[in-house]
Amino acid sequence: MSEIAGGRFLKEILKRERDDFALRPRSLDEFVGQERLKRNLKVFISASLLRKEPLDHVLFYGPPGLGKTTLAFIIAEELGREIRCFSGPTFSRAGDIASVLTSIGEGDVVFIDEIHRLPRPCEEVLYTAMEDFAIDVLVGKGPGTRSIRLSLPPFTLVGATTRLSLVSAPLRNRFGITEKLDFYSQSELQEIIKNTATQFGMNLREEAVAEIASRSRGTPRIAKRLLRRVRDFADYYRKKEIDGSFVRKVFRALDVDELGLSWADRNLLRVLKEKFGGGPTGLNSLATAMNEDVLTLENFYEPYLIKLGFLARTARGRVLTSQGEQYLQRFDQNG
Ligand SMILES: Nc1ncnc2c1ncn2[C@@H]1O[C@H](COP(=O)(O)OP(=O)(O)OP(=O)(O)O)[C@@H](O)[C@H]1O
Repeated sequence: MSEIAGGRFLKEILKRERDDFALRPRSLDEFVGQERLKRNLKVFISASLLRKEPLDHVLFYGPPGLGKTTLAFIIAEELGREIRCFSGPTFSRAGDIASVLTSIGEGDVVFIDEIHRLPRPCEEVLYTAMEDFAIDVLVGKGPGTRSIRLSLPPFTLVGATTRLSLVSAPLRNRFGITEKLDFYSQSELQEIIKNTATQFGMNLREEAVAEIASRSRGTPRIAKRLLRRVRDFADYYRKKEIDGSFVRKVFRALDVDELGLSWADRNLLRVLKEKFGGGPTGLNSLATAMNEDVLTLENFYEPYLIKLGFLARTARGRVLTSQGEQYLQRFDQNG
């Protein structure tokens, strides 16, 4: 079991996306969008501080890159507590969870990303830990085995998942606060892009900001990634003021169209159309035909194609919608 916390978390993030950590919003006021969720969180956090009680356990769900991890850090910051970060699959034995929970400070935040991938024995330890701030430990062997109850410091568990349906009901029911993160609007993405561009010291015209936002698939992580690529091109071409036409050229080079779709998205729609007659077809067959990993399809490509109305998830499988078909035709006609 490995932990991604504090300094190590920082290094991990810096390795993946340089300077990203420093650019994360640090408070609810700095966090753009998700207004209803933020309003509620402010109330819950203030109430817990007033009562000097730990914040109830929080479960965030929604597609990747919308800010679940960022919010977990913000919660710890607003509570003035430490945060320890893990990912579901990094736990393997019940003892792993027990050793984490017995080493935290009072009121601390424990963040578990991909909580739907937590092995069942680990999940079961969480039940009493979340409900009673205690864990039952078996001592002795054979007929003499008995269970003793260990008290834990009160803590807040923040769980995050891209697949709420895979979180078991007993675990889900133990979260007092469950919040969905939605895709961001064009104007929210513009605000995030402008803030990040300022931090990068980039001079972006309004039209350029809008062009990047419309290709960001409703997702801040993608907005920031696209902005970094625009910065690369701007630095390479010594472009001081970045306008809409420069950004459009960058996206042509990156093969990202006006909706933020790339070759891989179109390939999914095409395979569905040409190999499966538009569907319905199962996700596994689709992934095999595309030579792609099921989780990538499900977590990365599908949610936005579904949001655009190009793909539908039905009980019998994935279906190409008429809007999806029209999009492919339009794309082929316009080159
Ligand atoms: N509302 C926001 N305002 C500004 N930046 C944001 C916002 N939401 C997310 N980001 C940025 O987007 C990136 C991805 O966010 P984060 O890692 O919190 O997403 P996530 O939902 O936890 O993703 P995953 O499910 O893949 O772990 C980070 O760089 C974060 O700073």
